[in-house]
Amino acid sequence: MKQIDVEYAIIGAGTAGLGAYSRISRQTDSLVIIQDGPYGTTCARVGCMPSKLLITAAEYAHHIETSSFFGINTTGTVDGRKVLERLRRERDHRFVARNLSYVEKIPAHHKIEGRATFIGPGHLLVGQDTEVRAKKVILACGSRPAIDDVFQPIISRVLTSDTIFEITDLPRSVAVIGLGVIALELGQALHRLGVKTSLYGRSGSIGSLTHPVMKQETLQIFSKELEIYPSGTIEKTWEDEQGAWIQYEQANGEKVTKVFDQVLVAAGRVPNVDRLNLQAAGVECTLSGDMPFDPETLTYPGHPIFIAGDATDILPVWHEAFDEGRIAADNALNYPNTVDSKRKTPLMIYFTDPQIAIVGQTYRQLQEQEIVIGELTFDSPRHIVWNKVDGRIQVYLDARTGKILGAEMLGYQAEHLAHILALAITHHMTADQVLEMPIYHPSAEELLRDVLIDALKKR
Ligand SMILES: Cc1cc2nc3c(=O)[nH]c(=O)nc-3n(C[C@H](O)[C@H](O)[C@H](O)COP(=O)(O)OP(=O)(O)OC[C@H]3O[C@@H](n4cnc5c(N)ncnc54)[C@H](O)[C@@H]3O)c2cc1C
Ligand SMILES: NC(=O)c1ccc[n+]([C@@H]2O[C@H](COP(=O)([O-])OP(=O)(O)OC[C@H]3O[C@@H](n4cnc5c(N)ncnc54)[C@H](O)[C@@H]3O)[C@@H](O)[C@H]2O)c1
Repeated sequence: MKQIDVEYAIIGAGTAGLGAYSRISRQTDSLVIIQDGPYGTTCARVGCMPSKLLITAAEYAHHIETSSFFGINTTGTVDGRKVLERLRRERDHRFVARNLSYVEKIPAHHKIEGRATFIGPGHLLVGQDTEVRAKKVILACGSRPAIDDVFQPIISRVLTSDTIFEITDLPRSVAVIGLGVIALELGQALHRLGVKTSLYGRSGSIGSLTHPVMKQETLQIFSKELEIYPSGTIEKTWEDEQGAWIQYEQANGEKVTKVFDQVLVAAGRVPNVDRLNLQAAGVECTLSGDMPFDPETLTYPGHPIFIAGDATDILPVWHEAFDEGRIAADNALNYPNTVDSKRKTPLMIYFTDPQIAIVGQTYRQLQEQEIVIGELTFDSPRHIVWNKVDGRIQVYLDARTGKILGAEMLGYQAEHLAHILALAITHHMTADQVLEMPIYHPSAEELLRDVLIDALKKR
């Protein structure tokens, strides 16, 4: 058994773990970063980047499909193999390669490969043949797709975000399980690339907007394009020579039974913390089985153990993983003098068409407070020019001060308005202050101006 003694051990070389590594390695040589599975990060290999590469190919296909509206008659066919080849080429040569070149620069004595589990406080077993003793441990072990047992009979036809980007050709048909961000982004992209796609939800809720009108409009708009069963239960699955069968009972009791080439399970992710045997480190479970950490310091109270990235399940998106890696590292470096982290304004964007975006506090978080809601449909002159008028924007102001607290939106390229609002919220700006900036005509930002004016009128 190889024995390694260090001050710091980081479990996971994803975005959060590498962020923590870059911080700690500037202070000390006494650290290791332990990685199970391929380097390259979830984001670059199987997450943000390949999904956006697929979505962009789908956008091109969709432009061809809808170009006759503009008087342009064109036809085209989708070459699934080429779509996927280009996706992997761009992903591997640009995004993964960039990450691997960073990992290559990490000195060999800092890198350990294998799955880490706790065998005692500050004591890790990595694979079968390495033991690491570390005074402080950062859990940056990410998450994995959740796959319900109901899919076991068709498991050979099940895809997740971990495997879908490796297929060599597009399937003829796919069932997408879930109505969250992965299901909507990938489900819509596959549909636009010509795959016969059906989406199955559970609770009737789609996406993560929280205002009832926004939720209803999301379902309405996506249902115009996609076959969506929003609420029900997958009762059983089986496989025969025709493919993977799904029997689904809708909330109204009606059953839908269909057969698909493949089934993409996008029904949430499970933090990998459950595989670390944290009990051996002395961390106690609550009655409900949780092992709570302090979300402000990302520390397990009473233990020199820190957590960052998707492992926390707080807001599992890339920029949060990046920030949390640094926060956990700073607190590990200063332990036991941990500091509350300054967190950024929450921001979440779905790269669908129309996009879904949430910035700052949601309606659900604010509904008990005195707020005014500026609200408009997503049809500024610029959106009319684009022929992209579906959707709605709501901006929430503090009724007393006029400060912008949050916004929910559903609309074409909403990402840009969401970023402007994130800046305004970060700097505690009022609607009046934002309206001091120039807004060009005809730009999508006119919608932001008009929705803020609407909110001010209602104040
Ligand atoms: C399909 C998809 C699309 C996404 N799109 C976006 C997007 O557009 N924008 C956005 O902001 N976010 C997006 N995300 C989320 C984003 O990818 C994640 O938030 C981010 O990558 C998390 O980084 P991380 O470091 O926490 O985890 P990871 O990058 O997953 O790193 C964790 C690493 O730890 C390793 N590990 C786990 N357990 C152990 C162990 N016991 N021992 C050693 N190593 C271990 C894992 O193998 C993994 O390599 C997407 C995610 C998915 C799945
Ligand atoms: N654009 C982005 O930033 C982006 C893109 C992709 C993924 N991500 C990250 O990845 C995480 C995971 O994404 P996700 O889409 O898997 O999770 P999610 O939590 O967004 O959605 C999961 C969905 O699956 C549904 N569901 C759960 N069990 C089900 C079942 N048995 N049958 C039918 N539906 C079921 C849920 O109701 C929910 O709609 C997200 O939280 C997000 O942070 C981010």
